[in-house]
Amino acid sequence: MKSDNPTSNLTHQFVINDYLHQLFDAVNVISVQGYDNERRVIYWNEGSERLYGYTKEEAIGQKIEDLIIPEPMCEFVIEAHSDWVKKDIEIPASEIILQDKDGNNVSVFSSHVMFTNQYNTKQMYCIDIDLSDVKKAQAEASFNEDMLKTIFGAIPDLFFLMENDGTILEYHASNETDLYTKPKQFIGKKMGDVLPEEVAKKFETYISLVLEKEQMMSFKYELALLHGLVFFEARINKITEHNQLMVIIRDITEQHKADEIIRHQAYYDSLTLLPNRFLALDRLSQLLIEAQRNNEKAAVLFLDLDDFKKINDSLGHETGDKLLIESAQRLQEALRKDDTVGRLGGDEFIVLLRGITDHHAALKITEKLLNNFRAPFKVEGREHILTASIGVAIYPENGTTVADLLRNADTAMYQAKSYGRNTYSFFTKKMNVIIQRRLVIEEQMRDALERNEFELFYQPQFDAKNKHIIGAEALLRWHNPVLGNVTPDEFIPIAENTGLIVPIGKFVISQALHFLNTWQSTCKRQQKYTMAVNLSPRQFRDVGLLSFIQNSLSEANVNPESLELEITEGVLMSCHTNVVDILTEITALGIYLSMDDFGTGYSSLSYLREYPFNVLKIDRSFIDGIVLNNEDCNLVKAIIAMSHSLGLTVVAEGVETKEQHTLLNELGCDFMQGFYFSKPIPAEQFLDFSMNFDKK
Ligand SMILES: Nc1nc2c(ncn2[C@@H]2O[C@H](COP(=O)(O)O[C@H]3[C@@H](O)[C@H](n4cnc5c(=O)[nH]c(N)nc54)O[C@@H]3COP(=O)(O)O)[C@@H](O)[C@H]2O)c(=O)[nH]1
Repeated sequence: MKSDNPTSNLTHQFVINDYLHQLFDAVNVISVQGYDNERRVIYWNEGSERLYGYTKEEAIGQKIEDLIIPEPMCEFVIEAHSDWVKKDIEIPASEIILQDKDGNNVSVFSSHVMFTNQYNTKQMYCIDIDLSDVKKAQAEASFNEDMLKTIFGAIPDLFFLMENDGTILEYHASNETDLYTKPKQFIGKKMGDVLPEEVAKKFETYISLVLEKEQMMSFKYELALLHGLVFFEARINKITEHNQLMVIIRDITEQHKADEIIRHQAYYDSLTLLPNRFLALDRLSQLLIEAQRNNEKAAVLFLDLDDFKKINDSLGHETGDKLLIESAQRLQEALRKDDTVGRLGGDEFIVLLRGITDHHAALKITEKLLNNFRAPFKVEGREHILTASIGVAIYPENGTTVADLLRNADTAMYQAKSYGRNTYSFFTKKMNVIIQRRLVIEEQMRDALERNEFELFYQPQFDAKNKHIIGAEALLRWHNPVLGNVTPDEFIPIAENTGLIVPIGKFVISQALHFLNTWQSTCKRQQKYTMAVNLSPRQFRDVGLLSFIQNSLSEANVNPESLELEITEGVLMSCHTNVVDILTEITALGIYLSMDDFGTGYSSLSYLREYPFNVLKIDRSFIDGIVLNNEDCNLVKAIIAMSHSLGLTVVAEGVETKEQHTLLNELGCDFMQGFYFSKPIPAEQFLDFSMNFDKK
């Protein structure tokens, strides 16, 4: 029965559905609304209040189209409701956008039921589930998907999604052109089905590791593609919750090339392209591991170019570099592919020989290396002779570690140098004794000046004609409590190498000049004696040398022309840029310059013309044989004549016999020095000797 009063009509409708309303009242997350046959609200639960913003009081009695149906849908809703009420055409459940009290869209999944109550009145109940969270999540998911697509598209890497067993599920590739296999062909397959065996195995290994350790792993591999070798880096990570793996593959060819260049620079010598010290020593340590494993011998050769510094200094660094490059090539040519030649630095090379059967095998290769240096080196149209000295240490006899073998090969090389260069020497334990002594000498020499262990001996020099003493040569002696008396032949080279010759040399100059002053003042004949002092090449690098000499002369009150500085060709060949200037300044001061040991070394006549020498000393090795050997006699005769023609005074050193003295006098030699007259003697003794000699 239809009532005109909507409220009373509604009231009894409530009663009818009360049990359902109780149920809907308890559910506040779902909106449940009840409508009578004229679409007026008869029920509005708390869920509806929350979803649409109308209170129950506001909603009851209102028509659905006046509450939550957006304007454009009203007609359709009214018609659909009428069809359902009148024709029993059900309104299907659907996703629909309604609107709340404020006019905002509300996305819901709306289901509907139609009841007919005991008054035969139709009542429609709508059950709306809020979809805004779902929609939001969907929008987020869609955004994330778009974002991922954009990222994948922008990154040149290749992405594979895999099952834990390695089956490829999905891929993303922004550029498929340069790939070994088209990624599509990967789907449903494993790496082993599409990549070369070796690379596939790597993938399998790393997939197992990632699953086992549950952490990201990466590895590198290379593939030969149509356009060349391409280097890749693969990173594999587990997507834990999904039992899947993400593999990211990056083309690292360019980076690999750059790394190669850096590696090459770090491990190879840029001039000769040989392995540098670091790599060569690393190879040596590998070689020793192998030799030990295979119970084999190995040889370490330490090779040093002879007098390379002089060549470098005199011919210039460009020529020096070219000679080093060609030396490296010649060394490589003498070796087997398995052997290594490396540059340790400067003119030092190392050669590593593996699988050496015995010393003889190492010897043959060493001789071959030296032999490869026999032919002259041609640089810019000029020929140069370059030789090398080689020290050999054999594993395991001469050492089992890199350090021992290197040190012993180096020791042997020094021995080869002392044999006269252009030769080799195999390490022996005895050499260590020599090295050991050298170290003790060095150690003792450091404080020898402070301990007052040096003393000057003086050897008189005579006028060849009248046998008058004209001067002396100051010769250094070293008395050390640990080593005893050490000869200058042994300690001077060490002093030169360590630079200790600089302070020691100053001591010599100062002592010799003070002694000269004493000597001259005690001389009854008022003779102006000269004092010859040896200067070694290293002293020329001391910037204070000249001023020191000047000060010493004035302190000792000695005239510059009484001082004679003896230098060897070594000084001139060291080509120290200042040498010419210093020599010129020395002579400008009035000091005499003497060319010592003439006849040994290069004996370059051009030096005599180039530099302002006053005196030439013929080496005693020539004087030795002048009486017995015609050739030596003729040579000495020629040297004297040539020196005189250049205005030089000639001193013969090492005169030991009367015959030598007589002959040298006949040959026109000016002055003489030697055991025939006197050995070098201490200062006091020398003064006595000189005084007694003058009396004669
Ligand atoms: N830079 C410096 N070098 C120096 C100094 N003192 C010495 N030396 C050099 O050491 C080398 C060896 O010197 P020494 O053992 O003193 O030998 C000298 C003479 O004793 C020796 N001599 C002289 N006469 C004879 C002889 O008749 N027979 C013979 N067998 N030996 C003889 O010759 C050496 C002198 O050589 P030289 O200097 O070439 O005139 C030696 O090279 C010294 O130069 C120093 O203070 N600084």
